[in-house]
Amino acid sequence: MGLWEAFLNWLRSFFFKQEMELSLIGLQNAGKTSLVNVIATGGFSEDMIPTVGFNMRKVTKGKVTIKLWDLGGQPRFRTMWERYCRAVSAIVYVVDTADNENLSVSRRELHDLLSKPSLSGIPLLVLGNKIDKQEALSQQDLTEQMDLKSITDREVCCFMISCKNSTNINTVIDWLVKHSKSKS
Ligand SMILES: Nc1nc2c(ncn2[C@@H]2O[C@H](COP(=O)(O)OP(=O)(O)OP(=O)(O)O)[C@@H](O)[C@H]2O)c(=O)[nH]1
Ligand SMILES: [Mg+2]
Repeated sequence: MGLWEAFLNWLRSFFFKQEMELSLIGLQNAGKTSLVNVIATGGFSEDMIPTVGFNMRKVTKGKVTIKLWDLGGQPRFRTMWERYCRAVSAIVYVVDTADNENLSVSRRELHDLLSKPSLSGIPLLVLGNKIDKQEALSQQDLTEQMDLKSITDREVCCFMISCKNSTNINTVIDWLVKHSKSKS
């Protein structure tokens, strides 16, 4: 990029908003809708209704408008995950770190999804949620159990969060905003 072009881009950034599209994936009860709420309004509720199909929410953070596809995690909705991931800047995969029983299902679903040729190269952000719970896994255990090291065909990042206590939510937003630029 030439100096003049860089200058124009810099100038443009004051006038135009950046947009990005994201999909939130993960098993039912992982905390996807809770994450949308906490990013959008900062609110958290124990009393959530499972997502039927999907919801779309637009959230603006600074100059970046993020279009979030919040998908249902129950088995009957998982076949549509791929369709909603095709055009996104990043896939956000949410895991309940306190739900040991379903971890292997979560791992299998993640690797199944990433094996789809239509999704090759799309950056992946894995979020270990519910770290406020005593039985929550450590980041190292989550990385191992989800077999994240075996994913080598794309950028992979993993953060540990709590929607309940708003832990690391700003780190997540920073990562997302940073990745909004890579799409254009
Ligand atoms: N303790 C704790 N509970 C959480 C946290 N995040 C979400 N929950 C709870 O987990 C339950 C499920 O949250 P949802 O956000 O509805 O989960 P989901 O992934 O959207 O589920 P589906 O829409 O069915 O796919 C709710 O009771 C939330 O209150 C967290 O960080 N800590
Ligand atoms: Mg939901």
